[in-house]
Amino acid sequence: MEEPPKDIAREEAEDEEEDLNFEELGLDPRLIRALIKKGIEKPTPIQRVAVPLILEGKDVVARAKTGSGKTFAYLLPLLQKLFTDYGSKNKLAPSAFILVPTRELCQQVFTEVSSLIELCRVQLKVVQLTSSMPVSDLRTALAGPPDILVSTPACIPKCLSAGLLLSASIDASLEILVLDEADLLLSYGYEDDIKAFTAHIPRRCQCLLMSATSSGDVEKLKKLVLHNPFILTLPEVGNIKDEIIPKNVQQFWISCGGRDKLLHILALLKLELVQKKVLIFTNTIDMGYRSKLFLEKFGIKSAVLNSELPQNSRLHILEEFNAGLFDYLIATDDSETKEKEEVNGERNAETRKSRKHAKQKLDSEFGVVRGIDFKNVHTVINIEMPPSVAGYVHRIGRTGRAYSTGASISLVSPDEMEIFEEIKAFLGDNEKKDSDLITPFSLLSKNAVESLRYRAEDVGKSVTKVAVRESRAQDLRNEILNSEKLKAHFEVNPRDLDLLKHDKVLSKNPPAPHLRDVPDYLLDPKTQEARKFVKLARAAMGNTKSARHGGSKKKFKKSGDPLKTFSTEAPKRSRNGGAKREDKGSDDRHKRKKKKSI
Ligand SMILES: Nc1ncnc2c1ncn2[C@@H]1O[C@H](COP(=O)(O)OP(=O)(O)OP(=O)(O)O)[C@@H](O)[C@H]1O
Repeated sequence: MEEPPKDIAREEAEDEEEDLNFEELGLDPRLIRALIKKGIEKPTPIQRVAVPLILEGKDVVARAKTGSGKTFAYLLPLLQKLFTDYGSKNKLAPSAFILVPTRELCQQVFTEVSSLIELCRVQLKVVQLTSSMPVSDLRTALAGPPDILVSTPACIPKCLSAGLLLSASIDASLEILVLDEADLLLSYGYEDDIKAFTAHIPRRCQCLLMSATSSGDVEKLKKLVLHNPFILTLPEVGNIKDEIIPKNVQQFWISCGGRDKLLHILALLKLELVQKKVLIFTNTIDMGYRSKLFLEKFGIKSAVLNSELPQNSRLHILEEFNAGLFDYLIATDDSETKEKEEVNGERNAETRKSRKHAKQKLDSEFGVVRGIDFKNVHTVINIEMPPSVAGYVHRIGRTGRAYSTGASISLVSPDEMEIFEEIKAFLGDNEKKDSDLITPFSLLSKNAVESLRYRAEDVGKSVTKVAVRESRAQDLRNEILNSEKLKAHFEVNPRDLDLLKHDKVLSKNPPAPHLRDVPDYLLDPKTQEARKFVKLARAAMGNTKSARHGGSKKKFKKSGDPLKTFSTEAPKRSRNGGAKREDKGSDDRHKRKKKKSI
């Protein structure tokens, strides 16, 4: 049996192969043209090494840092193979399965494949499935059958047991299997689903496993699914630790008391000391709403993203943020809790039960951090520190994607010093103790923070637990209504991104005018300098438009707004449990309110 040369990837990527372009990788001209239309001209290191191997038909395990272009590294050769090798076959099941841990990723990969297929003008059909889809929708999606299936793993056993996918058909048709974000698949509780599926994977099927970090789970999956794979590690995770986070991301931290976190976030945003767009992470949903409510009292609008919101709304919030419709997104990252459950041995049978239970409220297939390709995020802010090093790496990886630059700022309270030290120790170079990769954020002075303290504390008092609870419930109600409309709208206009806003003000009282603007006397000379510096940097990067005034707005048709075109006759074939709860009364209520909400 052929022994795979383990380090081939790194050497090739770093040496003479560095200038290889997509043509030299053997990529089909249609794909190259599609990439050029997307503004992508040269391959990233992982693409340089993975594409030729995958085209040759090798099994590959690819580990490369966040934002390094792993998706195209497998999608491009996969599509090319479907164009040529497997396209013409008379199939009874899809030729390619791409399994991802979350719905958000499902949607992201589906969108990316669909857009490549369209740009290449080839006749390939791709569908996305999630486990909450009713059997009738799954049947419709699988009719044909499609060439490519993008799904969470839980969906496959469901399709098998419902007879929608047959073992014999998979055996005859399946040529490529991709496990994307492999390090997360098991911790999301998919081990049994993947095991159930492996029995049906034909021996000849080419298997690809993509991951940003290495872990026991990745090893487990590797053994379960792959045959003598090529291991591509870029860079070698574990040896070059500072390479785990891209060099183009500057990492900062601010020491502050737990009770001063909102004050600090206010200072950073209100004094314009950070580059937009900004992705803000919290550990709990309540903290997400608390932050939103607090900021909106100062005229800073933001949208919230969390596992409680209906799927259609979540996907739409992501699309809008990516399209530049708003500058601040507050995301609750609770994937850590799931990983902790895994560590505590609560997964598998037990956890599956609790997952089902949890689903009534939170979506266990939600994942806001891993793999989601937030576009043009210049700054990531951790209001609260993630509970683990991996969590930190993945959050920070939402900026500095591919060849872009970014910054991260972590607000660290005394309670969080332990995890912060752990993160620093992991990322730092042990031999040079002073060479910390995470440095203090010098643009925000103590004076600048103190100048806002009085206002912040005053406003902070009004953001009570009750106000947070009410806003959370209100937002959920809004989004359940939005979700149904979005679904109906996107069934008819799948490509249309409309002007439905997710960053509208939740608090009952509008922000007081005197809190909207920061008077000059509150700005000390150092802060004024810092503001100028950030503005100059923004201009140098060509990032001068705020989201609200960005050009992307023009693309959206007013006539396509589902809130304007929606009527009670709209189709109600929702797959979404939350959306189904909508009653006519609430719809009418919404109609009365709809003018306000746009
Ligand atoms: N060759 C390239 N040149 C420029 N941009 C690229 C290239 N390849 C991919 N990108 C862009 O880089 C971004 C990140 O890519 P991708 O999402 O595949 O990263 P990833 O490695 O999967 O990250 P993560 O581990 O966080 O999922 C995307 O916006 C993608 O369009």
